[in-house]
Amino acid sequence: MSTILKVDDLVKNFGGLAAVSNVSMALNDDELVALIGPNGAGKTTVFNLLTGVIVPSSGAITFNGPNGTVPINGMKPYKVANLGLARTFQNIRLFKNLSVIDNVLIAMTSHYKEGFIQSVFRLPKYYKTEARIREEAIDLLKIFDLQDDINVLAKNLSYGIQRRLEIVRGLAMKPKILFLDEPAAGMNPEETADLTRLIRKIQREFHITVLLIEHDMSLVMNLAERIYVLDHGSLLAEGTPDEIQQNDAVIKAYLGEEA
Ligand SMILES: Nc1ncnc2c1ncn2[C@@H]1O[C@H](COP(=O)(O)OP(=O)(O)OP(=O)(O)O)[C@@H](O)[C@H]1O
Repeated sequence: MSTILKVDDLVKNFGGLAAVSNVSMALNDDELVALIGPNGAGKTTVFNLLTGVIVPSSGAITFNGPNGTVPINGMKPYKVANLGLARTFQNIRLFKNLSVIDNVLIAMTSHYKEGFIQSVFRLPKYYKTEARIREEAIDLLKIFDLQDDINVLAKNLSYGIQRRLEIVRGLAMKPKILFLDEPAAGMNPEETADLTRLIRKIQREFHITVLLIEHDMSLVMNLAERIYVLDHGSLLAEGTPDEIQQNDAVIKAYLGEEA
């Protein structure tokens, strides 16, 4: 098993607030890992740091990709995405006035760089590529049972379906690592169970590494191979779901939140 993403001593301060303090973690190839912690623990800040949305105060983030080792610190989000790190957001960010298929096609076309001449003059190769991309998009939508909704505007989908479409869009970028920020937020238990099955399926079928933030513990414990626990910006624990459920410090952090 080799490490695809390595995080060393990551720090992010917002003024006087240490949102993330000396966090070190590693993600391996094809691994499904969860990042959990009470509200305000720093989970989304870690995601934002790993995907270039914000710049760390200090520390190192290293991606081991097909072209060698690349430091991600301070890299622009689109460059991080081009390396193969895709993400979804806690608040859904679809193109609401575009159809389901167009939302996926936009994410996909970032990968197919047809020649300028081919696309401007609409040469045969352009049409062939366009047809192939569309077919791939539909195949992806079928996995998520969205094939009957391809012409529906994103804004007209139910909340749970919009969340699914966000994941499809992430996958359409053919990522090496997919970051899912609270994929089950706002879903009912049935939708959550469905989503759990889907995430497991895509991770196996596409051989990608998944890091997910989630408050739904049934999803986390059913799905994750390994869990990192954050509390007040620091790593509190790391281990298998069994180890985490029995960890006294973790239990205390969660009970403390409820008290
Ligand atoms: N841009 C910002 N400016 C100032 N403070 C911020 C900023 N972003 C996050 N914070 C603070 O950093 C801390 C960690 O926030 P973060 O959103 O990462 O937590 P979280 O674990 O994702 O929480 P939740 O589970 O509620 O989404 C919080 O105290 C938050 O208020």
